[in-house]
Amino acid sequence: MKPQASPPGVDARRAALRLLDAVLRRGLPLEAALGGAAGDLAKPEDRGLAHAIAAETLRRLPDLDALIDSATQQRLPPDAKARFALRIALVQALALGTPPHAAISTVLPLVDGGPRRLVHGVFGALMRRKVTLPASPSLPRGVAERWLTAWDRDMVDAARSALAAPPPLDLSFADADAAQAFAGEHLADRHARIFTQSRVAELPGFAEGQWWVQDLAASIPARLLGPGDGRAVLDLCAAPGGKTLQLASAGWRVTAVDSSANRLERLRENLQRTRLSAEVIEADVMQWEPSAPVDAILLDAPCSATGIFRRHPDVLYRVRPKVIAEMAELQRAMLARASGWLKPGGTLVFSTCSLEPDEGELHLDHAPELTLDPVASDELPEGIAPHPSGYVRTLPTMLADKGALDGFFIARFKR
Ligand SMILES: C[S@@+](CC[C@H](N)C(=O)[O-])C[C@H]1O[C@@H](n2cnc3c(N)ncnc32)[C@H](O)[C@@H]1O
Repeated sequence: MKPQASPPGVDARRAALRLLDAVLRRGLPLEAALGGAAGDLAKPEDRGLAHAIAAETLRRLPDLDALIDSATQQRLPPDAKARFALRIALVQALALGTPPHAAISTVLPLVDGGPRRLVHGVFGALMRRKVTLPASPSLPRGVAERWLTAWDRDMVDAARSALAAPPPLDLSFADADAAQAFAGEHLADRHARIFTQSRVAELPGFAEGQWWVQDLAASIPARLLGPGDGRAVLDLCAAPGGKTLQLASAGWRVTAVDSSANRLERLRENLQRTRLSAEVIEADVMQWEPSAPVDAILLDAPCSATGIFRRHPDVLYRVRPKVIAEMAELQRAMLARASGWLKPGGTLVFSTCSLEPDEGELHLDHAPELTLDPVASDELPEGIAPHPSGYVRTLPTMLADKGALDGFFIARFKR
């Protein structure tokens, strides 16, 4: 007998449920789970919908769960299928503009043979109560407490606001004139910020390789090395290559090293599309070493990635203190190893896309061979000031009225 096809729209919701399960129960990054959870969907728009539902659920999870708990007599366990189904139905009705009847009718088949009546009843009760989600999503309690300790209430509020709206798209350009000619807000040299839901590959200039997507904060580390004038730079942990492209277009002879073959494949595609060049080496920087000391190094170390929570809300749930401690240890080891590769007088820029001081500020006490080379205000995009000590810390409070920034720690050192 032929298997029965699901009613329209159900497969995308089923994939969204698998995605959430992969993130929340198995601790996988949302992007990494996409292939396994949504790879069998034939239409790209269904894959896009599954991803959008899962990502928005993660942005709104504490508030969705609070609503669910307010309408159930017995608290549903966090991993109950009914809770997952309700989160998916509610996020569509309350945040994604799906009409309630469509939101619930496409989700009920996910709990066929199970708690269908419960899901239907709770969803109906909440709709009759005309519930809404708060304008600023709540952060998971552990994250809010951690960031309140590390930063302050303003930062936590800004992080919540940053979750409420889709983040802007920042483009970095190889050519300053092409950037100026691009319609958008120009917050730095060779930069344009746009607000769009269009697919990146469909935007003007993409096919021609004029630009690549890179948050404005992520573009700061390479800016701090200035023009290359044909000098050599090691770009360590380089893939998928945002900083490699910046350095190559600023006149550096780049050697890009990364241990991930898949990510290096994307780096090579990016080089090809932008017609920029770099030597590409697949290697573990804890094993590899350059044949001679170098003038400049950019070390964009692997990290918890909590600084990019608005684009990757899964980090709010996957990243625990143990992960932060492990990443900080790896960063410390990488920084110590790479600093030994610098010529005396050479420059090393270290960065992480993390909002955890353990992966940023605390490293300043553990770089004995290096001296901080203070960053001046005029080296940074307008509206971003260096810390008085000379390093750069970006927070979601910065440029909040213009679409805000990802969270980065950036320090420039001299040997
Ligand atoms: C923050 S991402 C780099 C982003 C990149 N610099 C850019 O601008 O597009 C960190 C990178 O570190 C790489 N990585 C992690 N551990 C590594 C190791 N031991 N050796 C080399 N690369 C490593 C990962 O594959 C990942 O691509």
